[in-house]
Amino acid sequence: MAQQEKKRDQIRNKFKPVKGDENSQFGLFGGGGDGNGDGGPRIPKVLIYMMVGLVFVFLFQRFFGSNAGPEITYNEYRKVLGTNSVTMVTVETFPDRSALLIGKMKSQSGLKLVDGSTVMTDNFSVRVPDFPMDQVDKLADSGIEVTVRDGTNELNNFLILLAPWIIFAFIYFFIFRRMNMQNGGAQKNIFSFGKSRAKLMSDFDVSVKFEDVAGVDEAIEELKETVEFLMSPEKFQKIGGKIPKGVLLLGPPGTGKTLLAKAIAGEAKVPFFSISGADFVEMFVGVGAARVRDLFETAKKNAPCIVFIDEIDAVGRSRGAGVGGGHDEREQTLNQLLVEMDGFTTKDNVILIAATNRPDVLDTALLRPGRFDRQITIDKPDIRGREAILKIHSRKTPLTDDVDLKAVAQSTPGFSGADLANLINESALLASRKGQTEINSDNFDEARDKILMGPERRSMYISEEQKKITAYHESGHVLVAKFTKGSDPIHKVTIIPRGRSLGQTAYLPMEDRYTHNREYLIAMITYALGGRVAEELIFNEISTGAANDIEKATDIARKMVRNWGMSDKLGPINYGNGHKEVFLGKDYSHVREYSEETALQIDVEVRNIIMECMENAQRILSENKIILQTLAEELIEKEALSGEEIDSIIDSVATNPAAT
Ligand SMILES: Nc1ncnc2c1ncn2[C@@H]1O[C@H](COP(=O)(O)OP(=O)(O)OP(=O)(O)O)[C@@H](O)[C@H]1O
Ligand SMILES: [Zn+2]
Repeated sequence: MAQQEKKRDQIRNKFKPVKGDENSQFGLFGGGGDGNGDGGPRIPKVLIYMMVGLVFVFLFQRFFGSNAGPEITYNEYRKVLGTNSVTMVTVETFPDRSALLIGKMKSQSGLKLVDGSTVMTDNFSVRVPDFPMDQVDKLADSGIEVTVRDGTNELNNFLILLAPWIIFAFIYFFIFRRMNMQNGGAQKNIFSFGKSRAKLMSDFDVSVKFEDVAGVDEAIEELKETVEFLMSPEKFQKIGGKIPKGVLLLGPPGTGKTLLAKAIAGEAKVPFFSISGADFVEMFVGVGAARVRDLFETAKKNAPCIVFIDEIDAVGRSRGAGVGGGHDEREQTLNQLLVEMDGFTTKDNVILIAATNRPDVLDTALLRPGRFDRQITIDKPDIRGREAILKIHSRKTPLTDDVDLKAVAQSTPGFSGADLANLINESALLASRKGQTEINSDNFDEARDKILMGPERRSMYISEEQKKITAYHESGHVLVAKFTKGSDPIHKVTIIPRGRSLGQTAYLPMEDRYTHNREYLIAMITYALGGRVAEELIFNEISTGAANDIEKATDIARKMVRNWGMSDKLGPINYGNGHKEVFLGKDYSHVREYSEETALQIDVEVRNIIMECMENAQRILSENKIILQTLAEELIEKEALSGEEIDSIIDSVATNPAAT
């Protein structure tokens, strides 16, 4: 057990993305220096200066500016009034009955102060603590133009003018602080967010070798050249060999793209920088582009090395594809990436590896020669690949003798490398929970069911009635599949709620299928409808539990008619789906290019297929109603039946129908 704990820790550690401390922060390797360096954008700093400046201008104007003039005493004010040189007075009143009087005089009259001196000015201001409002009339009577306004309003206006700036400053500080914390927290300077967040993997991480990646032999073969180049670049430069600067790994999630990139670094014994495309795309303009610049600069300084950009589709989506044109930031980042890629040569000894599972959305510019011109597709592993991956991941895990990894590989079609690693992990967890010291084949079965069908939810309350309906529904699927030619074998059927469904029938393809023939597809539609047909037959009622089944059946039928040319009436024509589809820069879109009449025909053909399958399911179930009942009752009692148990129930009823 202790050993398994250790193994799991090993798994965890091995694939921990970063050996996260501030030493692994990219910036330490000389990226952009401090915050004033060329790594960070300057715009925000300018904004701050602008803000501070504006505040000062306002304050200055308000209190010392030409409007208000020098502040004088009340006595001096009365004297000035007596000289008849005042032409205008603005009275700003405040709630405490005080007022600020701002006076304007005939141009450049001297203003006599109490101390005897004279100031040459054309305006002045006076504060009056308790201002009698009848003064206003008196001033007006003496021929002075008087304006009265609410002083607090003036102050408010001023604050309102300032408010957006204050809010902006708040957001700015708040968000950037937080961004930097996520950044690793090591940076004290808040202006340094232009740094790329790429992490330098330690030696421990790049101990991954090609032998740790299984089932992708062709890809490894292609990448060996890259490794050689990184190890002895002089050799390639001398003969002028063409080495790609960029390699794009294409494939579904969890197929080992990251692992493969690490293995190249591990084989060539060079540093491995990794960054996710999503890290480039920030909400602030200029940050992404600065990060790209920083990343390339650091990579060049650490050459030879590997730069790995995961999820490149986050930045590399085709330009102009965004809705409403709000993607300037991403486009800027992408442009910067293209510029940098063009700028570095094979002499820089940096290999750029990018991964994506959405090649269809990538901008064609990324795939042009001199950029990611080598593309390697990594598929989900076939049965031999799965066995090899299982072997790798169980290297340090003790297994009992009854475990046959070949059989496990056979029973996991469609699993990715990550799924298989997870399977070993889950099995080890189950084994240790049960106090075993080795993983046995039951652990594998249980773990696989959990991964395939979601964890059991035994605590969920299910009424007897619901349980009965579910049992018949699932038995309907099972029986129809059993009696339809071309169906997949059944692995297991359960009425234990898992995930969001109440019951499940798990089918198990014998081999990996890459194409499907008509018979197989018709069988799939037929047994998908089996659940609903059984409910109808036994309870004379239909529940919404079959919604998923119907959706699946319709989807297959529609594709058969519209895309796969499997309808005699409509012929082998791809009628398209009306979706836009770009794959590897090529446009495969099939615009819906058919008449209303054809649309009608398609609908009729789809319905014909579905109805024919449904009639078949109805025939099978009504002819075998006794088997259906026996199976459902067994299922209610046991809650789960394996493929073999199903077979023996069917056999016993078929050979001795009277007994039931
Ligand atoms: N071919 C393989 N051989 C051995 N292990 C594998 C393989 N593929 C995947 N794994 C296991 O799955 C884990 C996840 O794989 P990885 O992160 O490399 O997948 P990915 O293709 O980069 O996925 P994503 O597209 O989600 O980033 C690996 O760390 C490894 O444990
Ligand atoms: Zn169903």
